[in-house]
Amino acid sequence: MNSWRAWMVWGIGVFAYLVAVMQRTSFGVVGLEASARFHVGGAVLSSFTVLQLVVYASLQVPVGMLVDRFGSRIMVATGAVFMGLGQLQIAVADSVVTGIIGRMLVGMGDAMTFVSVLRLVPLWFPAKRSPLLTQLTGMLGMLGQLVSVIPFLALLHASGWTTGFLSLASMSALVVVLVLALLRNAPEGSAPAQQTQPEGTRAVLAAAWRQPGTRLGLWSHFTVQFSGNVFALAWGFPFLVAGEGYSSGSAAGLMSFFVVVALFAGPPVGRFVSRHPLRRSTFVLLITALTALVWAVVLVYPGQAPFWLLVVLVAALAVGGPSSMIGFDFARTFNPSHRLGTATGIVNSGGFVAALITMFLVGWLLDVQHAMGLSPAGLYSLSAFRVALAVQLLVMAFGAVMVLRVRRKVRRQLAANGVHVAPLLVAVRTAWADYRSRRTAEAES
Ligand SMILES: NCCCC[C@H](N)C(=O)NCC(=O)O
Repeated sequence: MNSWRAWMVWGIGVFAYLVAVMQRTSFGVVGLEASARFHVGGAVLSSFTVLQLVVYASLQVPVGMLVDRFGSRIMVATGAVFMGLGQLQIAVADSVVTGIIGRMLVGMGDAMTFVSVLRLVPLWFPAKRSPLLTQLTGMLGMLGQLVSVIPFLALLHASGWTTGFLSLASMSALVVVLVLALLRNAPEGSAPAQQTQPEGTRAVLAAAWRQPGTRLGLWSHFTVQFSGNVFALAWGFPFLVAGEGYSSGSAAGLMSFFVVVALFAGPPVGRFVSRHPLRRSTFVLLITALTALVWAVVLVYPGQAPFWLLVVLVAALAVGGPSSMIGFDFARTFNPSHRLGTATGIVNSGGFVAALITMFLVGWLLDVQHAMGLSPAGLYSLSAFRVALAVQLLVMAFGAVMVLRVRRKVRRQLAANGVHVAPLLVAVRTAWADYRSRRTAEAES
């Protein structure tokens, strides 16, 4: 394997994903300008994002199947074409319908990118590097969010709506050129996985789904990622400002802290996964329990939660992003390469479906309380948010039960292959005894 080529291919893939994240988050940072351009309020504007996410989530499985069939190169390039067209459409759109069509095109192209880029990792690098490179892919891609917050917003303020969105479209055009010129699905000489598919497309989907390791990835992604998405994409800002009574500057500071923690948590999580592959689901459950605990404390805290507690909450939510990448590690280690795209698509739908369901439930619970006169202090009062956001604990509990159920099947399958996973306490005690005897031997020598 030619290593500089592997790094170049991965680098282009990561750049394509970074640009996709930039396109995905670009609309969220221009809320005020969008409101004035389309003459709408917050509720209609949020439908732009919700529809974009619905398109993204619903395309994950078909995209995964297409990646297995046609390879990453064509899928990443096609995704960039869709995103470029979507941003061109937004650049000239001046009605809600044309704007929403633009965002849906962006969601469609975005859906094609991450799964295709992740598939490059095991095809270009040795297996031992995969967990860390998977984390780095997610982490570097997130920088796209900073590009949309800082240079894009500055350009839009300086040169106007159309120029701002045209410049975003041109970034996707650059991705198309780079991908077509330099990105290859697999190293020369290695059999391209998509041509060696022994099963038909539907059989690949059925086989990926039947594999309990894929479903463990799906439920891990479902359980650990959604709360951060709900917070960052929908309800975090209104909760902090209208519910908790903090200024929008403080809320924006907490949102930036979210991105920073998510960026830095990736490598340690990747190292943990490489060293303790048999403890991946336990890690997911621990992070979920921690997030649920912090949410519970915030929601029952009498009066306004102190700022430090919200900092702890945001840190716990942000760690959920890198932790959810463990789901893709399950897909990779339990599936052969010719169905990796399909398995990754199944896993990636988990967190986004959970996020969409929860976003809806939170909004619905706020509305119901208001309609029943249970939140006299207003639709977005702290007491109404407490009840509405508590629904997340139910979604987390449901996901954790599913992780535990599927994990039992995975462990039975591992045991049939001679790999026995000891209960956590036994493993910790054995590791501790090993460590002590090594220290004693070192001291005596
Ligand atoms: N460093 C956090 C990255 C989180 C990535 C996230 N788990 C995910 O599923 N991403 C899919 C995507 O398309 O961004």
